[in-house]
Amino acid sequence: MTDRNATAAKASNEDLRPLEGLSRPADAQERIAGAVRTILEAIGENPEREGLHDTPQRVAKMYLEVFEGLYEDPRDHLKTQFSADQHHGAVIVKDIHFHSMCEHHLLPVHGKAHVAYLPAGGRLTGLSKLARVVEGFARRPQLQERLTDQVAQAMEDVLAPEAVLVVIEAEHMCMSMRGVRSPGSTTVTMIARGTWKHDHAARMEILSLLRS
Ligand SMILES: Nc1nc2c(ncn2[C@@H]2O[C@H](COP(=O)(O)OP(=O)(O)OP(=O)(O)O)[C@@H](O)[C@H]2O)c(=O)[nH]1
Ligand SMILES: [Zn+2]
Repeated sequence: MTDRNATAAKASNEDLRPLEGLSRPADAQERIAGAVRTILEAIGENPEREGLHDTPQRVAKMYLEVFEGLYEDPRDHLKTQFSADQHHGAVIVKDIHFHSMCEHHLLPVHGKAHVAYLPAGGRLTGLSKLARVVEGFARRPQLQERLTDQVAQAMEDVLAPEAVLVVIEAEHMCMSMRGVRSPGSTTVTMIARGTWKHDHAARMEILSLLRS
């Protein structure tokens, strides 16, 4: 294995880390603010000038807000459950708008998630909880593929549905405003678990409902 492959394998093992959150360092805000001050100095700016004076603290608060999903276990939201024995069909919540941060460049990723599941034993969760799960995992340094997997895994772990499908469409600012500078391109990721993984017809039916 080359060094580069070894690094890639290590990174992908880390990607399998548990879904539960981390604990937030007590001095997080001060440390981020200090780092932002260093960046401003490094680009030749004067962090003491009037317009930048409060920027390190503002940016620190902003980072703690956009990464607040690191400090929760989004699966907890799915513990709100109801039973509806008479409902045997799919439940689909589409167009869940989210913002995330790409872990390679720490630039925003924004888009829509669609979450569908086939309840097992009439076990349902609250509709808003699906959006809360997306939000919880999105508010971390992320890869779109991992975000997609984590939402599906959370559904399987807590709700144990017969099937689950997660589709995410997003625009990555790291592709729009820098690097390849390709604004408007959208990345679509999809994961199907349970019976929809192999039942092509059922999966196509759900996907066509997502498009309608
Ligand atoms: N698969 C995947 N790639 C992502 C995601 N977010 C950003 N990337 C990509 O991560 C890659 C990092 O590539 P590198 O060559 O290490 O970094 P870079 O020189 O900044 O790459 P460029 O963006 O091509 O300029 C880029 O191709 C990004 O488009 C994501 O959610 N999933
Ligand atoms: Zn990126």
